[in-house]
Amino acid sequence: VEPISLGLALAGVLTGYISYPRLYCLFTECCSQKRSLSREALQKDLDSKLFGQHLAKKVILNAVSGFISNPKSKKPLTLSLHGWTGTGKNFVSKIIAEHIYEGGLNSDYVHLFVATLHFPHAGNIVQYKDQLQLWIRGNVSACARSIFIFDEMDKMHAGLIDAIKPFLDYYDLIDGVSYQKAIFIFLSNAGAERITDVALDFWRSGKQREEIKLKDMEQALSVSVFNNKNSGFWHSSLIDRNLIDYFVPFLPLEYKHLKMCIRVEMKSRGHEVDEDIVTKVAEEMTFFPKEERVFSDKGCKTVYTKLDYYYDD
Ligand SMILES: Nc1ncnc2c1ncn2[C@@H]1O[C@H](COP(=O)(O)OP(=O)(O)OP(=O)(O)O)[C@@H](O)[C@H]1O
Repeated sequence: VEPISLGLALAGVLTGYISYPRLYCLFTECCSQKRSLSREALQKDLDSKLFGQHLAKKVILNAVSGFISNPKSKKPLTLSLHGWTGTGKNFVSKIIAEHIYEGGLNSDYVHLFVATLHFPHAGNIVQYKDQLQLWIRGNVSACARSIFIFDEMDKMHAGLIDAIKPFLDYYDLIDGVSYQKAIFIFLSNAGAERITDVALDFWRSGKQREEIKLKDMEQALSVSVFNNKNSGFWHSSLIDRNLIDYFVPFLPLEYKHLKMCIRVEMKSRGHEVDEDIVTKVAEEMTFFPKEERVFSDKGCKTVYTKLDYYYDD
């Protein structure tokens, strides 16, 4: 084949390749890969995998699927997930990421910041602010549907998070970049006491936890997080200016939820569910308050290591 025809053929293939993004995306990860997130699939996943969190399930399902299917979002989606340790905040973030990008948390378009790892020194806050703004601007320029997850918000220096305020606001463009398709998820333990108080009141009055309504939590949560010096949001303009779309409460987990987590883990390790072991592992966990022993101290977090004791592999 003569070089000119070969060149033309190659150019044809390449332009064809580029003008067929779907074909291209078969071979490599693409920004906004799953253009139409399936609400049904997300619901199914949340229903089958996330235990004891009826409020979080509902809010997240509606917020995420509504946002993704809205072509005219006026601001990025901002979710603030709050609750006791080991109750599923990171777990849900992973599920959300997986429903938007096949690679989930490993996707190039999903960015996880951990306060103690990425912003450890209070003295460097000015530098962190600049870096954070540059990082977010760069990534959103490359892919509008970028996801940013901030873990350990309660350990983040108060004030740092205000650096991203302009990106979360109702602007069409900032320096030529639109942030309206991005998703910001903040995770923290701040407000967990407040959530626990409400859950405990319901338990003590003999009501089902599923009867707890979002309105029983949301307002109290945003105020307590705003006023909590250790929340990372302390007097933050994000709350002040109503830039957080949803405060999502994660309820403390009970004995029966721990058992559900243990069964899942057994199955994922390829074992038959052995109810004796499930009970033994669940009973090794510690519960609070001391007298009533209703909620797991560590949620589902350490059940997996406890399970290792019963299996050699
Ligand atoms: N509500 C839940 N339903 C099912 N599994 C759960 C739930 N909560 C926690 N788990 C399991 O426990 C593991 C640890 O939970 P996760 O990391 O999501 O907790 P967290 O709320 O983010 O805790 P922390 O505040 O300490 O970061 C998860 O990977 C998941 O396997």
